[in-house]
Amino acid sequence: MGIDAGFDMVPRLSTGATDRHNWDTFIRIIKDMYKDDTQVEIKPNYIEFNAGEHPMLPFEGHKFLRFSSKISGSCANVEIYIDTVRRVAEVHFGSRVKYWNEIADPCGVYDWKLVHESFRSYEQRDEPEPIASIAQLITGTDPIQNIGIPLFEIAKIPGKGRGLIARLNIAKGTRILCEKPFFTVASMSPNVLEPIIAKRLRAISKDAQRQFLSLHNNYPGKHPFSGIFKTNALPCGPDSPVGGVYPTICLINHSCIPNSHNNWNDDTDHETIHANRLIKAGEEITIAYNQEGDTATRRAWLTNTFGFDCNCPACSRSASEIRVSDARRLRMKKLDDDIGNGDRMVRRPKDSLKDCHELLKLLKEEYDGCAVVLEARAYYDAFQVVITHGDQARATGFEELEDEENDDTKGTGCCEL
Ligand SMILES: C[S@@+](CC[C@H](N)C(=O)[O-])C[C@H]1O[C@@H](n2cnc3c(N)ncnc32)[C@H](O)[C@@H]1O
Repeated sequence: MGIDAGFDMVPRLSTGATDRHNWDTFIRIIKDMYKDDTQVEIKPNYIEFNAGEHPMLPFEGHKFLRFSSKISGSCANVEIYIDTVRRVAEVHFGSRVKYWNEIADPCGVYDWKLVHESFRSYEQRDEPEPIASIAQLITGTDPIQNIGIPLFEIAKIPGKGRGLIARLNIAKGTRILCEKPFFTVASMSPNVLEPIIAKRLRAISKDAQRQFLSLHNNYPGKHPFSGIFKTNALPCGPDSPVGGVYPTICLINHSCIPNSHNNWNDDTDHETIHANRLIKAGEEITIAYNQEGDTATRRAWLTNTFGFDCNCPACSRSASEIRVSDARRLRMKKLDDDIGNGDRMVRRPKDSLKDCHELLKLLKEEYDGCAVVLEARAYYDAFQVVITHGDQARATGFEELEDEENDDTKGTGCCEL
């Protein structure tokens, strides 16, 4: 037991230039103040105070949430550090520094789980992110999202009909769209589906009916509604037999190396689209209707399932580039199968981990750094391998990497743009 005390940074600092500059200055002053104090240790990515519960200050300010420790009993020697660091922090960050003491307040502003997550993130430096705008560089967030300017326009795309074009640079992880389907229905033969869709259409507004009927149809004929459904429906979750049709999301064309990711949110019954990487203004926004297999397999699947011949950048590569890509995808499939072998994971965990490592490297090469969902899966596999062998520390690291990738593709659950 004992009394906790310390301070929280509220709101937390951004990755923008101003906050970074203030934090760097603050850290420089702290280092200078304690340069002769043997209890204050400079680690590669943070400063550790070897007193009380060893509070820390990371070199990356946006990771910092709390500086605190128990201050009673054997921990009493830490109180002077907390007090001094807090005063210096107040000079730089003013009222963002919220002092708390367990005697007066129950505890700080942040939940301990979040605080412990932030501590773990100190260990490794973040990869620098490509910046979408000057404003993002300064403020650390992409302000375009907050002012409601449409991120895309609908335009004609050569060889593909209509599509979505980015009007501005869109930062990785940005939620581009969040849409409710006109309706959802299980896929079935056209003659059974046709009257079911007709009934669903009668239940929606005239405007929505018009939008549905304006969608592309690769299967014109006696079952027009089913044709539109088959051309446009996206499954409501991976492997779901139920599909949804959307006013705008259904205008997004396919790419075998997509720059965005679509995700069905079961809690809100919405489909979301997030940027996988920085999308430059003028670039087409794409998702993958399916990403699996070598070039021929993917193209055959797209023709059979959606009725079109894919002309995305991956399928339009030269024959020699396609050979390299196909060999890589084949190797990735083999690695994925081997990693999924539970017996091997138990008996030869080092081999399984080596496979995860190679898979992550190949994913980065093949998808040009935008395979976030597949990378999240590989991190999850690595997590499984190490947790099976009781390596909690490494498991936590892989879990965090998986969470980061998932946050970039699924967002945090809210359906507002
Ligand atoms: C869901 S719709 C996308 C919006 C469509 N372009 C439109 O004009 O309404 C799917 C259709 O778009 C076209 N399309 C999508 N991705 C394509 C690609 N990579 N290559 C060629 N055509 C594509 C095909 O005609 C496909 O059947």
